[in-house]
Amino acid sequence: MTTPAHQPAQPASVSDAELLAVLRDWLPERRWFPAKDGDAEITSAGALTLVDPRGEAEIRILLVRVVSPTVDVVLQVPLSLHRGRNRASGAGWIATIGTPPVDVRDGVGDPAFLRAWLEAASGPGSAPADLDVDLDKAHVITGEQSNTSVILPGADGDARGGAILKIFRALTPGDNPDVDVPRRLAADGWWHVPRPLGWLEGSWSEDGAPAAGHLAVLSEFVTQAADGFELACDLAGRGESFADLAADLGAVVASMHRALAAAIPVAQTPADAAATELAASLAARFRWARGAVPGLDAWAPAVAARVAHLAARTDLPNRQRVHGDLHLGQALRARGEWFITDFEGEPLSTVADRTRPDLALRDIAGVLRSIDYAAAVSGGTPDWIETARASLLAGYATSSGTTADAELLEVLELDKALYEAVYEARNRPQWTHIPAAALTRLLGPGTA
Ligand SMILES: Nc1ncnc2c1ncn2[C@@H]1O[C@H](COP(=O)(O)OP(=O)(O)O)[C@@H](O)[C@H]1O
Ligand SMILES: O=P(O)(O)O[C@H]1O[C@H](CO)[C@@H](O[C@H]2O[C@H](CO)[C@@H](O)[C@H](O)[C@H]2O)[C@H](O)[C@H]1O
Repeated sequence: MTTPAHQPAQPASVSDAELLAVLRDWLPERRWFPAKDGDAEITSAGALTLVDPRGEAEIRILLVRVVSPTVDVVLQVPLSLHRGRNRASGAGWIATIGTPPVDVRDGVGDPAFLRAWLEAASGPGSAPADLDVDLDKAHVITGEQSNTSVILPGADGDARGGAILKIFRALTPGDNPDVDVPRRLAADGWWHVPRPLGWLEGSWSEDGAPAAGHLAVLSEFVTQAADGFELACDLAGRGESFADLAADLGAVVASMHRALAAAIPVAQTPADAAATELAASLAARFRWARGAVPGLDAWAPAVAARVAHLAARTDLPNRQRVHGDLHLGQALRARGEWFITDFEGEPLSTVADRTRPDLALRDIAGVLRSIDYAAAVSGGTPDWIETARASLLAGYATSSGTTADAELLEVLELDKALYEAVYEARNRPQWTHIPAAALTRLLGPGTA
């Protein structure tokens, strides 16, 4: 990490305590707020000020600690403070407070925030502030995201040459893998990842100890891209095959694993030790999920049997750096090619877990789960699922030269479905039936 390229906290026109007070009602309504399962305690973990070069607004980024029975995170909340506008309406308005009145707005879609961000950010060579983007046409992506992304269209009127700014909501100390990994892959010439064009770092306090990490990353925008999950849902809904796209994705994931192995070499552990660790991590995942979501107890004996069988294996493949949270929503289809985004890993896991060397097959298991989700959401038949799964695996096997180990694949799908049980309970309770069905398929009905 380098020194944060922004001004230190400055006296604001309204205090952080006043801002925090208005956020207490607003935050729980946000898609990315991770503590929807109970009362959360919201306190300040830090703040920073960015400078809008045009001086239209004061930009304040609050770093907010959220503690609930199941969550303890620091969230990033960029705000823009407009004096004297008093427009208590419109997209992004949160509150009007203070005397004279100050409009507190959600910063992310506000050109003043974006100007200030580009000014403060570091880049791989050219300065982010020199990018030819039209900030007045910037728009925030709405959808099923854990973070918040804003598209900055190219200044020529269409999106060519544009960029996308991803504001990390839950902060992690140290280099964020979503900055670090794409930088390394792009530098090594792997062109299936959008190139990072800029990033911003910040510091905050974690239980009184200083912490620092990436706050956001700006990447090349892949124009006219279709989101892989939407594509799969469309095809499943129309009863059309996803097989060719799945096979091609399998081949791209294999090439991603080659590129990751070359860009980020890792030390190997003996296969029996790796099996013990994998078994322990499955057991820990189940304990975690069981503690967070009611109704999983019945599967304890079945999970214990999987854990024991796995721990006894002595033939695990080598581990390497992986994507870590690969699903179809991270795969963009454009110009007849797949592009892979979002190397941040599982947002609910610790950064140590997200960056740990792992089985490459975990990423394939992630896409298999995603195929299952697409079918569940859009009425895909068992045949549709089976064909898509087989094609993904065939594409991966052909390109990697290795056939997926069936037991490992099933264990990794199980692990992911447990993660999803928690993710859905916290974020989309109406979708908890999707991982629950997968758990029943993988473990049987449960015997407690
Ligand atoms: N470089 C890019 N070009 C075009 N669209 C992108 C790019 N990166 C991300 N997206 C779109 O933005 C969405 C959110 O990005 P993602 O990194 O997955 O955020 P999150 O971690 O919040 O889910 C993706 O589903 C994709 O549709
Ligand atoms: O993309 P993120 O890094 O935010 O990942 C989180 O959110 C995903 C949902 O947006 C979630 O993915 C799950 O739902 C998807 C459909 O919306 C499905 O395709 C995935 O297979 C399923 O895991 C992901 O788990 C979570 O970490």
